[in-house]
Amino acid sequence: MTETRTIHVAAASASYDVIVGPGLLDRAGQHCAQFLPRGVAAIVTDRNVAAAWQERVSVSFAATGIEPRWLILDPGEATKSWAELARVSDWMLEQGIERGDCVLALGGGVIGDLVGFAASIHKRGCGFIQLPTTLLAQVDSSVGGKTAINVPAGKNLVGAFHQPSLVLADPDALETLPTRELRAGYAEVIKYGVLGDAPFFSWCEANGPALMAGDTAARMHAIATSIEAKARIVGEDERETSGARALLNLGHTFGHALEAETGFGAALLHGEAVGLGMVLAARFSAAKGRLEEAGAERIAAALEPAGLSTRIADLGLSCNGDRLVEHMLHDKKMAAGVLPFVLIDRIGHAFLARDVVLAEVARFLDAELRR
Ligand SMILES: NC(=O)c1ccc[n+]([C@@H]2O[C@H](COP(=O)([O-])OP(=O)(O)OC[C@H]3O[C@@H](n4cnc5c(N)ncnc54)[C@H](O)[C@@H]3O)[C@@H](O)[C@H]2O)c1
Ligand SMILES: O=C(O)C(=O)C[C@@H](O)[C@H](O)[C@H](O)COP(=O)(O)O
Ligand SMILES: [Zn+2]
Repeated sequence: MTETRTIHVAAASASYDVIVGPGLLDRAGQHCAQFLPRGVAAIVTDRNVAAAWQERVSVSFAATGIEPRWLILDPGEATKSWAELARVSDWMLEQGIERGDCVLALGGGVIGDLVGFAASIHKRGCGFIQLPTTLLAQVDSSVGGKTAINVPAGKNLVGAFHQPSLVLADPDALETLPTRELRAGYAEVIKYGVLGDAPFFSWCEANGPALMAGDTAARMHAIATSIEAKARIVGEDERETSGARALLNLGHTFGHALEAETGFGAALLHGEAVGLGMVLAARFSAAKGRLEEAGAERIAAALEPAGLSTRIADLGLSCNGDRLVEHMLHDKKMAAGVLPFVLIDRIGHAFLARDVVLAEVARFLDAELRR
């Protein structure tokens, strides 16, 4: 049996464990019991996850004498909204969740971001536990405490930093995940290699196919390595103030603009947007003479076998570069009117560039839209 790995996250506001290992969802009751003093597990999930996992997770809580109660939401990015936040918040009040309790988020990044935000405002803050069921949530969104909803002005623009009390990442959950979602999550895995770990990038080039095919050891390695990297960065810069955490945003300034332009939905998943955005950040780095072109194309080549698109022309957008840059003006990294870009000077090293001229970005994007 593959061993369980525990990674400790020591953020300024809170510290907690991320436990990674197969079978964890079947033992969730055991691991969560100490965080549920009333003997009740208030679990929020979405319909797809409930269809695959509600019964097993219920059994696991019942076996430890904990009563599971469920709120089941619609799946998809549109659920990260004011309306669904109100629904979760009202339900948590109905359940009598106290400040010392935890609410549980069983699902992908959508459920994790939404429920984490609801926990951050429930009675001015209660605990929450992340039970991530997508690759993306296991390697990224369940850890680090960024919680948010989307609003018409843009992605994740209303939210809070609120750390979970525990994260259980069970690679078995990925067995029921649709292939397209697995691929999208893989973009955030490769991101860690590109931004700070060249050997891990090479490992992804060699082992990506095994990971995608379901090899548990490969999945464990990818999840644990990603979480270790994220834990290190969040430990150094929880609230994205020093510049260290902003590097985790590699590909997101371009990616969020593409998500906004495609309407935050199934047309372009977050992970797909990040894959495209990372290639754009790399090609822009090359255009500015900071990265060899071969480096940018190596990043694209690492994403393509996972079925991820690396050309924005494939999206068939009717907009121009200026329009995408307009979306970028809502980016939360903006400070004193300057939008820093996460660029790359070699695979394994990203940096923040504060001297990027937006007209230059728009021209670059015009060319990419025709590429
Ligand atoms: N907070 C952060 O640090 C952070 C980091 C990265 C991404 N995010 C956010 O995460 C969101 C994307 O998350 P996601 O990619 O996990 O998408 P998601 O939560 O929409 O889940 C993807 C789809 O897979 C289904 N699903 C989930 N787990 C399943 C399983 N085990 N079996 C069957 N179906 C399953 C869901 O119902 C959904 O349809 C975006 O909103 C993004 O902004 C946040
Ligand atoms: O944890 C972080 O920090 C990240 O940037 C991780 C990203 O993958 C994630 O998509 C995050 O939600 C983006 O943050 P935002 O601040 O740009 O909304
Ligand atoms: Zn992301």
